[in-house]
Amino acid sequence: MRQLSDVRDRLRALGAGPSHERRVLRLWSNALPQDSGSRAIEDFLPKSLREGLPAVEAELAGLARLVSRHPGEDGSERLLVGLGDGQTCESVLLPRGGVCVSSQIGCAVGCTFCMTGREGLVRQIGSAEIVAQVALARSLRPVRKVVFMGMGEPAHNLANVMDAIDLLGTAGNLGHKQLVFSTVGDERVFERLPRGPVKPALALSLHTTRADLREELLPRAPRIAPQDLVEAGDAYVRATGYPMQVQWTLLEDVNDTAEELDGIVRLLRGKHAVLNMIPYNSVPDLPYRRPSWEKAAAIARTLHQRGVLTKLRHSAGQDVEGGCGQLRARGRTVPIVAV
Ligand SMILES: C[S@@+](CC[C@H](N)C(=O)[O-])C[C@H]1O[C@@H](n2cnc3c(N)ncnc32)[C@H](O)[C@@H]1O
Ligand code: SF4
Repeated sequence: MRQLSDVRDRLRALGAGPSHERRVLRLWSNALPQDSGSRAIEDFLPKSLREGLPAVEAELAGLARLVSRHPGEDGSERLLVGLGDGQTCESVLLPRGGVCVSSQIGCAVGCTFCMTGREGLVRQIGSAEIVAQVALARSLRPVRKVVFMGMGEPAHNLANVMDAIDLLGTAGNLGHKQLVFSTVGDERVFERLPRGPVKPALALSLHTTRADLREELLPRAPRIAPQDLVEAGDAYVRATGYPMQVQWTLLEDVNDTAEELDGIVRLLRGKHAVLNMIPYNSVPDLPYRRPSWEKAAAIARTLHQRGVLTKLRHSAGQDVEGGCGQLRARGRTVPIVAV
């Protein structure tokens, strides 16, 4: 029962009509007990559904189980999550009510600075498994924002991610811009996002303005020129009205050069965009370095002065050795393929 369509089929087989289905999904995705609400459950549900619901609930609870919790000093908390088939993924409870969820086990893009990318793609995470990560987070803390910045590339699991987004944005008590789709950029994303009933905010993982360097850093990302990616993102932003977040993992002497800063100004000045600079979070055995906080802050200030709204951010839970995919890698028995 990894997909929301499986959950809906199960409920329909138990006699649930559309309103019962909506109610069950709403209560589950908000981590509320199925017998909560103003009316007693006996008044509301058909007998077959009432009797079958505990088994469905048990299956829903088994979609994403808490394996371990890793609190960070910054108020974030990394969760290692066990899925029904024994696979694990990571979710992160962020300070101020956000949760970062995973969309794939592993990732085929293979970014050279990312732990998840080293594993290749293991499997897609189902739409129900994505919502289950949010429900699990909500059983631990209130959640007001969901970002798809955990393991995996949402563009490579587009149908499942959009099904989950549609549910969370309708039944899950989340505004559209509180759902953040983070991607390396893909034509399918720019076609699909504007067509959905729920239009999430867009985070574009750009990392460089140089096409040649992008091919090196993101070896299996679609070959779309950085300028064209920004234009495509900007068209979506004009349709939604909320800003594009441009993600920039800051790698010392790689993408923090004067040439890159000029490129950023050329591409982003005047755009409805926020540049999120996130100093590289160290991954074992990789050659990259994180610039000092002072250097990163100076870069952010310079960009700001040159007309690019720039935010310098910590990646959540750095102190728990929890860069994306590292908790899973720690618990894995198979060796990590060396880059
Ligand atoms: C893990 S990815 C998942 C979403 C999507 N695949 C993407 O790349 O946008 C989310 C963000 O984490 C960043 N990231 C990956 N490895 C990192 C590292 N070692 N240090 C800091 N940020 C990292 C990526 O650059 C990306 O912006
Ligand atoms: S940064 Fe995103 S796209 Fe790149 S390997 Fe990691 S998860 Fe995949």
